[in-house]
Amino acid sequence: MMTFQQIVLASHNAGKLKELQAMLGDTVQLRSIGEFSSVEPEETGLSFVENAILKARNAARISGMPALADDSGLAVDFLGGAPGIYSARYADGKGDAANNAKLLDVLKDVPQEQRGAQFVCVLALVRHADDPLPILCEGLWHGRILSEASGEHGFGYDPLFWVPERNCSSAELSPADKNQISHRARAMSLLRQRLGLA
Ligand SMILES: O=P(O)(O)OP(=O)(O)OP(=O)(O)OC[C@H]1O[C@@H](n2cnc3c(O)ncnc32)[C@H](O)[C@@H]1O
Ligand SMILES: [Mg+2]
Repeated sequence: MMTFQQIVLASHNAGKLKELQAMLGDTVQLRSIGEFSSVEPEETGLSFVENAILKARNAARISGMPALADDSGLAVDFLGGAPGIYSARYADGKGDAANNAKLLDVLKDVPQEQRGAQFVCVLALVRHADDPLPILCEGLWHGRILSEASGEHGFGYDPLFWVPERNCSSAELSPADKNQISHRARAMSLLRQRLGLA
C-alpha cells in the first residue's frame, strides 16, 4: 500500500481542490500547485489521460512532491463529444460564463431528447516527475444539457448539467451531494481503493 501525507494538486482550479480535498478527508492533505508556481502548463495531449499525466508530471517536477492531476470536461453527444478535452478553452479562454453561453447558443435548437452529455474525469497520480507507472482512475457522470442555467453551487458547467438521478442541475446539488455522485467522486473512489484508503 502506498501512503502519502501530502500530495500536490496539479490544478489551478479552486473548485477541483475543494471537491477533491473533501473527498479525501483528512488522511491526505492536498497542497495547490499555485503555492509553487502560477504558470499553467499547456495541455497539449489529445486525451484526458495524456493531459492528466502531463499536468501531474509538471507539478511533481516543480514541487518535488508526489502529484495528483485532474483532467476533466464535458462531452456532449450532439456535438460528437465536444467540447471534451477542450472544455476549459471552449470560448477561447474567456472563462466559465462565456463557455456556458457558447454551449447554450450552439444547442439552442436541439430538442431535449438529443441533449445527452457526460462529465468525464481522469485522475493521474505520480510519485515523482518521471514515474513510469502513474496511477490512472476515471469517472463518468451521465446527464443532459439544460436550455438555461440553474443553480449557484459548484463551478464551470454545473448550472447547465441536468442530473436525472436527482431531478435538478448539478449546481443545485449541495456540495456534499455532488461529491457523492459526480464524475470526480467516481474517479476518486477508485483512487482511494488503489491507495488502500477505501
Ligand atoms: O487544468 P486545471 O488547472 O486543473 O483546471 P481547469 O479548470 O483548466 O481544468 P481542465 O483543464 O481539466 O478543464 C476542465 C473543464 O471542464 C469543466 N469541469 C470539470 N469538472 C467540472 C465539474 O465538476 N463541474 C462543472 N464543470 C466542470 C471545468 O469548468 C473546465 O472548463
Ligand atoms: Mg486546464
